[in-house]
Amino acid sequence: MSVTTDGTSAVLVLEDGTVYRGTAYGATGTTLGEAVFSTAMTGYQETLTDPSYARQIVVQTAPHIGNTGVNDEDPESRRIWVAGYVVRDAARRASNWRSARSLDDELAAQGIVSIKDVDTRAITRHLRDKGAMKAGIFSGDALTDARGEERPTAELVDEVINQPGMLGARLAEEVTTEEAYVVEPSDHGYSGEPVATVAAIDLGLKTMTPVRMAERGLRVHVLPATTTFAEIEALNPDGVFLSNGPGDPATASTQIGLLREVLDAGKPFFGICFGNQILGRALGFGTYKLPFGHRGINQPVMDHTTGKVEITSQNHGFAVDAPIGEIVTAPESRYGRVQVSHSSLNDGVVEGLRCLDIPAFSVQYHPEAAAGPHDSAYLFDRFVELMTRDDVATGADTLPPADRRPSATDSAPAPTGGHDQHA
Ligand SMILES: NC(=O)CC[C@H](N)C(=O)O
Repeated sequence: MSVTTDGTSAVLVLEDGTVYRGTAYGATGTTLGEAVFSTAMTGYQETLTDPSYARQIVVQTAPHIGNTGVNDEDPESRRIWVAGYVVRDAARRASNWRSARSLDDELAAQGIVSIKDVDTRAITRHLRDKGAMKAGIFSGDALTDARGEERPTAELVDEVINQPGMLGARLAEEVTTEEAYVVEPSDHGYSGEPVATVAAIDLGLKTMTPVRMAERGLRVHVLPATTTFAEIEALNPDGVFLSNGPGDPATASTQIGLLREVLDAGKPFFGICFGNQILGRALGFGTYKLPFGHRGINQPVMDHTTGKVEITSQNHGFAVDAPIGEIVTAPESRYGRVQVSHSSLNDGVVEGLRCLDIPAFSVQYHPEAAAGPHDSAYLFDRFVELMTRDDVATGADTLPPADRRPSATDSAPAPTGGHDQHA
């Protein structure tokens, strides 16, 4: 390995031994995580502060990062969660009327070890071909041993390999809010009495999600990841929501159990991302790890209930294993019929679920769109509709009538024994 010893060198090391040399950015030292890439062209502040990125080293395919600096309005949570940040060309100057400080300074202040001046296109192609993998960024003192000698690459690779992987990682409890709090409609431009109350379980919630609900008149109780069903019932909410969040959905047994209690009680339910995976597992489907996942704000999705395409904001490395297009009986058959309502137009991965016999639906992507296009905002309206319609308890098709395609349900085959390929 050839590095300069003036303190500006940094290396990105992948578990397969690939090494990319660049310049230290943000904090210096060592960081370990899963290397993933995001194709978002904008919204780096929202990416960095999305708790779903906990323990991940994010490679940004957009070549120029940091040009609008950092402001105090756009963070999607209380801190930066990415384990490390990889950019090609870091802006030398921040230029925006809202900018309060530079991204370099912010990464340093929050202790995020990062690297710049690397070929992010080459790294992305590598991760796309070989899959997301364990990685580390090393800079400053981390590049030399106690005698000031350069550390051999093999030693850095060993350190990378010896970290825990994302498969089996249980992280939601690490990022959730400690205290419950309420997001009020009146604080977000909605005048009048709240139309319904939501219990939103924070598994890594992004700020804009409850805001999008409050804008529609929903009073949102944001609750910690370990909230019990009895604690939810004490609030007497009209609906329950499970947020996005980091880690492997196979580890979310607490929340899967909680959601089953919610569904058994007939409470309307909406889930986003991790919440979609948890609904999938509660219904009895499996989940599996994608080779490199979907991350970015330009991900095309088909809504099979309307035939419309939407461009979505995504950040997921796992997916639900369920058959696309058919209406099947949930493997947990007490929940009745379920359909994959949305799928990815890039690779056919499940992007949404809707139950036909209980009031529950979810999507794998981010309709709060922070950052991202607003095509999917209708999903929050569906949630309002689901909680406020008169026949919610009857177990009728959970889609609002206007969105119903008669043929989708009327010609449905008789429920079969369900899906038999759980992961
Ligand atoms: N944004 C999310 O909720 C991600 C969910 C899950 N951690 C995944 O990677 O698939």
